[in-house]
Amino acid sequence: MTVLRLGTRKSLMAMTQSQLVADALSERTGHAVELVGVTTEGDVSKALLAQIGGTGVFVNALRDTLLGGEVDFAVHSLKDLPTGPAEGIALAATPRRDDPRDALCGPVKLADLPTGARIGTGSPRRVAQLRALRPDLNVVPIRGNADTRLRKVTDGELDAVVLAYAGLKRIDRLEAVAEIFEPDQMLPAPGQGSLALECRADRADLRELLGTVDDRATRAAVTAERTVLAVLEAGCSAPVGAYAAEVEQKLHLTAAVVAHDGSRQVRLSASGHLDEAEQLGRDLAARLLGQGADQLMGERLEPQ
Ligand SMILES: NCc1[nH]cc(CCC(=O)O)c1CC(=O)O
Repeated sequence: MTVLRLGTRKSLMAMTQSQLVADALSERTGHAVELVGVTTEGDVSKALLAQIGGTGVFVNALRDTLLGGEVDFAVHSLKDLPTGPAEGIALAATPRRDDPRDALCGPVKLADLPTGARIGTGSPRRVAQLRALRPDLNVVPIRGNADTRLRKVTDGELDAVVLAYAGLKRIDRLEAVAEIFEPDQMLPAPGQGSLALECRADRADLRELLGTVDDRATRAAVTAERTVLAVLEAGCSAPVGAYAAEVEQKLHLTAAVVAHDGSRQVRLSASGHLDEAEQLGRDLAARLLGQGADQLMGERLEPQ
């Protein structure tokens, strides 16, 4: 029985989700799994994600260790994976998705925050949707890991922060959640709450082993969501949300592009067969573009 080496970021969130994958794989395949911590550019740089380019900063170092043969597979938050193909690398599995929703963390619900309250988030998607819900709030750009962000609320520097519910659950900080946003209030990021297992494309043996933890409905959902993002040629610095789920054996997809100031949005839904997830995403993206999504994405906020 060979030991599988799992490459992971070293944050508590990453280590926790990687350990969950390791346990599931061991149970299904009988192989022991050893975690190997890797530092990525996203863990080192203090710049805002939107400024350092966003795509790939948490992922590239892990992919390098895969290609260099230092680890057998890597576990990423799927949300952090760029949509483009990576040379020599295969997406071997997307395990069953965790809760995809965003959560408001702080002492009170969104409606109970006073005018001018400071809400921290570095994500243009969350900024735009927060502005649509509460134009009177003061959205403050922040970054850092979830613990650092939550501390800004307990320290009184901010009144609230928005984080992914799934991540808060993994680091055991659900007590900080004041409100969970339904997708019709705040559409999640493509892939939010899901994980991605990557290995070298030429390792058919590993692809088969890792495939034992793949979840078909999750894969279809995240394929549709990420195709929307890819066709819009948007990255994590664009105000784009997309969420798909299986309901009664059909895949239901909703995607939205929101103006940076939250004043307007294009939001559309479609449904189709699970095996046609990519086409579903492609068609919905084309309809979004037909209704002015590219113009909304291109607009920048007036300096305040
Ligand atoms: N960009 C950082 C990141 N990548 C994945 C998650 C949360 C967990 C997930 O979506 O699977 C987070 C933090 C956050 O958005 O709150």
